[in-house]
Amino acid sequence: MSIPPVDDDTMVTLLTEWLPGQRWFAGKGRRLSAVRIARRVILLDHEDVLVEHLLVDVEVDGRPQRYQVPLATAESLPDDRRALPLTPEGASPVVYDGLRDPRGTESLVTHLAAQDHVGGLRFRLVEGAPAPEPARGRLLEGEQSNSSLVFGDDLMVKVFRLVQPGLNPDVELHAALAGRECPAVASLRGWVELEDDMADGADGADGATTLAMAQEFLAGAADGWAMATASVRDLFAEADLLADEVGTDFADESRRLGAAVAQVHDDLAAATGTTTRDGSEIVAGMRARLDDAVAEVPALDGFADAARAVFDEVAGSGPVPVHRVHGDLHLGQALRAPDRWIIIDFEGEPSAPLAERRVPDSPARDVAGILRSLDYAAQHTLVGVDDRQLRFRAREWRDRNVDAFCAGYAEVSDSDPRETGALLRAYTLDKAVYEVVYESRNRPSWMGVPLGAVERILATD
Ligand SMILES: Nc1ncnc2c1ncn2[C@@H]1O[C@H](COP(=O)(O)OP(=O)(O)O)[C@@H](O)[C@H]1O
Ligand SMILES: O=P(O)(O)O[C@H]1O[C@H](CO)[C@@H](O[C@H]2O[C@H](CO)[C@@H](O)[C@H](O)[C@H]2O)[C@H](O)[C@H]1O
Repeated sequence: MSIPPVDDDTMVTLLTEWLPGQRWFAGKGRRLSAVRIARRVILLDHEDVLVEHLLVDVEVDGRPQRYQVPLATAESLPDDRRALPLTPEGASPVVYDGLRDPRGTESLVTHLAAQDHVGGLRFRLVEGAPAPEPARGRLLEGEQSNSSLVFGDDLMVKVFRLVQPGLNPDVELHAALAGRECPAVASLRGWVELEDDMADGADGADGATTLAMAQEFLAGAADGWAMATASVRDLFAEADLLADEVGTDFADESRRLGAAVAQVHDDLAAATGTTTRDGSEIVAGMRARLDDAVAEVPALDGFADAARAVFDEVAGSGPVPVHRVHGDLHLGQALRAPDRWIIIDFEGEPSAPLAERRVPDSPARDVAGILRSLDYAAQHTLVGVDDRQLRFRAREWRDRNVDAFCAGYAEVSDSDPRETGALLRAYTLDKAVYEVVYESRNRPSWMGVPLGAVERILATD
């Protein structure tokens, strides 16, 4: 071994300082304690760099979390100026983010191509998937809960940061959709898992815990949020034009996106099976979320009774058809590749327990997610702007695109979201309530967007 590993105690001290500053750290602003290295395995022992794979257990406000942290140790930092060192300036050796080291990233695809077993880590390729060529990975920048690396032109490896025991729904559902040859997702190439470490077997395939997912990378794809907001900006810039007269009118894309989401739903239903859940069981979660939200955000107080009445309507409506769905769909989770829309990130809400994320739900949850996102795209630039004409135009853009999305959905599915009345209304309200809390914590100046939606949904009686 050329570079000796830093001892566990020192590493824990370094991690305690470093973890809270990482973009993917899910406990921002909260108290981190009880940092402990749960596993530590050497991925690459090169003459001038040691790449290790660590699973690190922590407590955030007393609640346990486990993070996946590949780290590199070397005499000096690599060229990447964002190497994110854990060690202080001038230290030797230096410890830094292993996903910023070219040899570290290359070791991931080398192990994948060979389907290696390394100290309990199993690298697996989907049957028939091309073995990746050795290559250095490029980290995607931007707001993400995980860390995604792109290799060459068409491979992406997403390293899950917050790790829960069992099979991750992203891999599970991409695999299920691959079995249906669903065109509206990127194809799954492989995954990395930890052999029966901490799963009880109930959740994951043979008790393994998913650590990473390899999938087709669609170079040049634009995300739906960027496209939709560009369209709204253009509309606002053309005072004399209607939404359908602006060059970047988004309605055709909304229609295609609706068709893609319906395709994903049909394939998920066929691949994972359909069942029913009683309306009262479905709204139990919505009611609980509302109670928590009202306790946290006083602005919701005046809406609580009317919101409960919307949920009551679904509670009394009997069985609701359900199947596995995306669970956290918004325009940022839809990518427009040159020839089609694809839906990404089937992980569900990362902070929810895996078992909860894998419960079958109504496809109305995903439809509501996109409808809310179209409203956001139209309204978010008008926060604090007192311009009646722009507000009118924003609503016009939203309604036109909501209609187009639903029409596209109905072209593929045998149900039209516009005909699902009380159920879609409850899911949309539930999402808007969730967003009020999300914005109050993360972007308080945007809170008016979902709050306005809550008011509007409740006013349509
Ligand atoms: N298959 C893909 N092809 C091209 N880009 C992708 C693909 N999947 C994800 N991306 C890009 O990577 C970003 C992060 O992916 P995502 O799955 O949402 O990760 P996270 O779980 O970290 O939020 C997306 O916003 C998108 O820009
Ligand atoms: O991190 P995730 O992608 O799982 O989702 C969280 O962050 C989203 C913001 O990035 C947030 O989405 C809300 O804002 C979007 C615009 O930035 C908008 O398109 C969505 O409709 C709206 O819900 C999401 O709620 C949150 O869970």
